Order: sequence, then C-alpha cells, then structure tokens
Amino acid sequence: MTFTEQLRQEADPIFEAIIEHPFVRGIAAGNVPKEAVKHYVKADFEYLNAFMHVYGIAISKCHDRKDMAFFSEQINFVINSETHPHHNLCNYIGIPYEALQGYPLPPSADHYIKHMKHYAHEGSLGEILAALLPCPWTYLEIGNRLMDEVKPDENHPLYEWIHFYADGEMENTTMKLRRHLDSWAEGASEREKKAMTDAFIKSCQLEWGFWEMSYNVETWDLNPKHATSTSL
Ligand SMILES: Cc1ncc(CN)c(N)n1
Repeated sequence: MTFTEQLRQEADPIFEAIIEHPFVRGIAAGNVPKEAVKHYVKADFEYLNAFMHVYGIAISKCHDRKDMAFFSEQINFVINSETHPHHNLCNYIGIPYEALQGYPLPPSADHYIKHMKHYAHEGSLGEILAALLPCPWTYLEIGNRLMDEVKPDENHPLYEWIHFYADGEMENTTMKLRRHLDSWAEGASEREKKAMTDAFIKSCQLEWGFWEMSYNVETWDLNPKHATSTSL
C-alpha cells in the first residue's frame, strides 16, 4: 500500500462524514439553505487566498523546476478556474460574487488556514503536501459521489459545482499531489511520516469543520472588533 493509500484508509470515517454532511447532502438535493451558502462563499474566497499563499511558500521550498511549475499551475487554477463553482453558488443565492469578498474568517476556517500556514512556515515540503492534499481530494470524492448518486442534468441548480469537482482537472491535481507525497514519504523518517499523517488527518477534520461552520453559520461568539480582523 502506498503512503497516500494508507492516509486515505485512516481518514475513511472522516471522508464518509463529509459526504454525509447536511451541507453536502443539500448540494446533492439542490436545496442547501441560502444563508449557509453565503457564509461558505465568504469564507471560501479567503480560504482559497490563504491556500495560494501556502502554494507560494511551498515554491520557496522546492529545488526542482518541475515542482515549482506544478505549484505555480495550481495557483493559476485557483485564480482562473475555481471561481466557477463560486459563481454557481452565487447565482443560486442571487448575490454578486464581489459582494461576498473581503470578510474576516469565522473560527473554524481561521483554524484551518492557520493549520496550513503552520506547516508552510515550520514544516518540510512533505508536511506541507500532506496538509494541502485533503483540499482537492475530499472535493474530488464529493464531486464523484454526487455525480454517481444524483446524475445531475443542467436543470440542477448546482450542476456546475458538482461537475467542476468531478472533473478530470481535480483528479489530476489530486494524483499529482499524491505522487509527490508518496515519493517524499519514501525518503522520510518515521518521525516525519508521523508528522505528515498528523497534518493530513487534521486537514481532513478541518475540511469537515468547514462544512459544519458554513451550515451552522458559525461566528465568533464574543464580537469586539479586534476579534474579527482577517489576520491573513
Ligand atoms: C475549504 C475548501 N476545501 C477545499 C476546496 C476545494 N479546492 C475548497 N474550495 N474549499
């Protein structure tokens, strides 16, 4: 079994919990509460900005141009393509995309980006890859599962969202990250493999937490101004 196959096996209950999450079930049924979608898009716009920052830091740790090219293509993909599913969600709730940008992150999303940035600043390239991988991998599995289950046609309000994540490009990104991490793991010590596993499992849990945060429209409980600054 490869290292990433072992990670996937260990994280299986979390992947299943994500697929069964009420927000994801709402995407399948085309009836997610609109407030939850609005909360999700606001947080996800900032989350993807942080994700690109982490890719940028990963580039600074690469020695090989092929690796640099991979991370820079991923930044390009987020900027130029991953806006499509956001536009689909914005059309669904009838709010312009621009109106949902620049908001401070709710606690669970704030935790997730700080977790990734921790590995970006303190970790090896392998630990960064492990922290990043659940982002495309969980969405790829959501997309594939919903395609199989729902077989949405163009009348489904979230057809484009589902198609986007079930598409070959997501598979491509996930496979490239997996191959990279598998080859890193071959030369890693037991201590580093444990750290990579920890980074991966926590990112999976934080993916679940992101859906939960959106569905429950999570906010900071005590709300003085300083507690809500974006801190990116
Ligand atoms: C929180 C989160 N995780 C993953 C993805 C898919 N790139 C996303 N858009 N947002």
